[in-house]
Amino acid sequence: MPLLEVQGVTLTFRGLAALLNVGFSVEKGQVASLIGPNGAGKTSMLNCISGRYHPDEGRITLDDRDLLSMAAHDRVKAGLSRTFQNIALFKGLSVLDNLMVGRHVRLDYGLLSSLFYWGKARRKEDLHRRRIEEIIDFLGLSPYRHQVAGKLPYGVQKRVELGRALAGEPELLLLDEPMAGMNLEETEDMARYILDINEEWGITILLVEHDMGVVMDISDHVVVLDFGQILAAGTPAQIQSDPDVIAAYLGSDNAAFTGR
Ligand SMILES: Nc1ncnc2c1ncn2[C@@H]1O[C@H](COP(=O)(O)OP(=O)(O)OP(=O)(O)O)[C@@H](O)[C@H]1O
Repeated sequence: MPLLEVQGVTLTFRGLAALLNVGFSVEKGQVASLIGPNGAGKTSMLNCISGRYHPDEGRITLDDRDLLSMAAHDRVKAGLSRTFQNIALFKGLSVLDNLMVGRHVRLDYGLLSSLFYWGKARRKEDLHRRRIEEIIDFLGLSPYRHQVAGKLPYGVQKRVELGRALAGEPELLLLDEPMAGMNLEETEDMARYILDINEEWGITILLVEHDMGVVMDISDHVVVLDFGQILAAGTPAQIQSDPDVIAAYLGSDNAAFTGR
């Protein structure tokens, strides 16, 4: 059974279809990528999954649970985290506080229960802090932990955002253009982090990314959108040799499909 299943999703803006009868799935444990030309509907698809947009039609399930009937914050509790194309951090808060905010969705005890079950609440708090420390170590954020997030270099902010998403302990992590605006070294670091998150932390990943080298290198499964519709889906090798994809997405520029 797939972890994420998207079936027949249609999303229109003032009568124009941004997504038309889109269906695809992501298996548990995969790194999957959603690619396509500008305006193909990739971010709209992520927005439908995370709850920012509500499709006119279709069904989206996470581990067989119906996401479309849940509010966005309940989807986070159900195991979904995401990052954004334009970094979404609390710019005036420290790195540590940004990660704690990401963790907050897991603080599932209220004030009353904290009073009555202080020991239990404190044990949970310890657990949360340990998890945050693991994320800080893993992403090399120790030197920045008390610094204000908005003043950090761009590549570090991207890592903090990734940390905030990880702090929610997702089953499925949605990444919207994680490499955008990065230089080669930062891109390679980010690709490594994504693979480690997948392999060591066991988190399934769906990313939207324009850097074809990275996509073909790190993905188990690639889904291609074009004009709001699915053009192809398969392994990187299948996608790289798909004539429809080459024609529609890349034109004659086949070089862009070559991995690093
Ligand atoms: N909030 C909105 N209101 C109106 N139209 C929208 C909205 N969001 C997206 N669209 C339209 O939906 C279509 C798909 O946009 P989307 O941003 O999902 O594409 P994309 O594949 O992510 O593009 P890019 O690679 O440039 O980020 C576009 O025609 C866009 O103008």
